[in-house]
Amino acid sequence: MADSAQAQKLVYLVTGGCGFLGEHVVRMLLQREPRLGELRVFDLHLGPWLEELKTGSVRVTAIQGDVTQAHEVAAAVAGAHVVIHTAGLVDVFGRASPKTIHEVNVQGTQNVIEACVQTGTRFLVYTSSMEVVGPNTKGHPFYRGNEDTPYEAVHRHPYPCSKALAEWLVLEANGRKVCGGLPLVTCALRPTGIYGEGHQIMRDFYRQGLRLGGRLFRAIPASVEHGRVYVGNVAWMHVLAARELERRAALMGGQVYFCYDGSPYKSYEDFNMEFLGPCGLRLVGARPLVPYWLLVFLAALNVLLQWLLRPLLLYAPLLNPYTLAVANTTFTVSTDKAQRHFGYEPMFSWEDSRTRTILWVQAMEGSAQ
Ligand SMILES: NC(=O)C1=CN([C@@H]2O[C@H](COP(=O)(O)OP(=O)(O)OC[C@H]3O[C@@H](n4cnc5c(N)ncnc54)[C@H](O)[C@@H]3O)[C@@H](O)[C@H]2O)C=CC1
Ligand SMILES: CC(C)[C@@H](O)CC[C@@H](C)[C@H]1CC[C@H]2[C@@H]3[C@H](O)CC4=CC(=O)CC[C@]4(C)[C@H]3CC[C@]12C
Repeated sequence: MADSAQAQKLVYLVTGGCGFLGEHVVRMLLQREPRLGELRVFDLHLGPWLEELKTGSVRVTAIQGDVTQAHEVAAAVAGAHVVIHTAGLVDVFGRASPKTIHEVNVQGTQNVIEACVQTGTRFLVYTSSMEVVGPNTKGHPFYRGNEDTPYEAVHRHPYPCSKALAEWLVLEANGRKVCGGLPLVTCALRPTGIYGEGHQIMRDFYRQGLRLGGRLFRAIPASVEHGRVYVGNVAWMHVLAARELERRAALMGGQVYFCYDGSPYKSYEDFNMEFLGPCGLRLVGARPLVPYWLLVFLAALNVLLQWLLRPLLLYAPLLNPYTLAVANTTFTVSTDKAQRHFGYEPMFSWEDSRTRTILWVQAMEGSAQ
């Protein structure tokens, strides 16, 4: 790639560029990547907001496509210097079949890798997930662990299984010769629970609270910590990793990095209340209001209802056996590997991340009235 910001303008491709994280990556690249000449945004569903980006000096190319279709991926990748692959089916609520989750997350990633090899694109940053590690099916806590912490990564759910396999494919591809004879350089970033403007699950919690008269009812003990990271910092880490991947190929190639920032360690529900509280919601109960066995029963009932109703409608509530187990298992990270390897420092402080997220919920509140 370029040896100076002015020497050569680069072509970036962001898959899933219209998603929650993808949109922030697209906007961060336009704001913070001086070498950018063309930005290709590849997604199954293109957002109307893309049009507003086409007025700047960088050429923004919207590509409606499906990562499960190898020829569509190859056409989008051809000529790109860097691929940031965020596209994925983020489903732990039973909306999509295990087959579809695998096709998108695994086969789709394989298609991206093969397209890089066939067309000569040398740098690939993959959006992996904390779920590649855990929580595992045994409910073992992962307490402020890092990329080297020993942990039995055992999964049964289609989503974590697909992310783990896709990550493995990306890391295995590091060093493969691409068209032109030079090596492919890959790395994988593992966000914990991402929050911020555009987070659909936060939106779901907020609307659930409005329906319940401004109240949410605690289901998870406050002592169960769950790692969270602000979407703007995750986007920044992607941009920085993509920029440094050439210069630090020997160090970064084939590596995984947890995404982290200064967001506090709290339970999933208490963390959400950092944003929903200032928007008028209240979390009822200093401890779970119902016994765990009743939550397990209700989660199982939701699975039965989802199965019975499927011919009529998609019933996909937040509570199911998987989400209950994950929420009830401590999983937090404490690491500086990204800082040590490519100089990452969070761009947004916790206070700034919190304010931005609150303002987003409040704007949504306006739309909810
Ligand atoms: N949301 C979170 O808390 C976390 C997300 N991640 C990962 O970050 C990435 C982005 O996740 P989110 O932004 O939360 O999800 P999202 O659902 O908002 O965005 C995913 C994007 O991928 C696109 N997409 C889905 N299937 C596609 C296909 N077949 N072809 C082309 N595009 C397709 C969707 O249209 C969407 O725009 C995913 O890979 C996910 O596994 C990792 C850790 C945490
Ligand atoms: C209903 C209650 C039990 C409630 O507390 C359930 C919360 C539950 C919906 C979330 C708790 C933990 C979340 C997951 C976690 O942040 C890790 C993730 C990583 C990803 O790559 C995708 C999203 C997710 C699986 C995330 C999904 C929502 C939770 C299970």
